[in-house]
Amino acid sequence: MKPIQVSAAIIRKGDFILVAQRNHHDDLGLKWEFPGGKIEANETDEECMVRELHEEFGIQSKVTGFLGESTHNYGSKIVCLKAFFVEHVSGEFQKRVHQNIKWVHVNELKDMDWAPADIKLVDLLLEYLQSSN
Ligand SMILES: Nc1nc2c([nH]c(=O)n2[C@H]2C[C@H](O)[C@@H](COP(=O)(O)OP(=O)(O)OP(=O)(O)O)O2)c(=O)[nH]1
Repeated sequence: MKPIQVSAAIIRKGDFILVAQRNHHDDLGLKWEFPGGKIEANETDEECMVRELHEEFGIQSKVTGFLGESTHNYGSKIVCLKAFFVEHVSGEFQKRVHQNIKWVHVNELKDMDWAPADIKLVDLLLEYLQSSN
């Protein structure tokens, strides 16, 4: 099975990170994720990131760095998630596709009911934040 390539955004405001809950209609419904989505043909990971955040929230953004990746086998699909640090450039966040979106304090990230592929990314993010303090 060929992994599905997905870009996921780490959007930070001080000690808070934007997290999104998948729509109850979708696969992995009600699980929390980092916003983003599947890379389309002829698109770079970064272009995908900016496009998805515009589609999902109506915001303009730019990729400022790469955190790391996590590959997870869900049985019916293998997802390869690449997590990027993203800066919010302009526009109010509108909840267009998610069940819910919220800013979560970094100390509370571990307590969210994450999509399984995200658990490794949360660990990487917490390690990164500890080492950059
Ligand atoms: N955007 C995003 N997707 C994630 C994360 N973790 C995770 O397992 N995924 C999975 C869910 C989906 O299978 C895929 C992203 O696809 P998508 O959000 O663009 O679209 P979708 O729900 O229609 O996906 P699918 O059911 O067709 O696989 O990656 C995450 O943190 N962010």
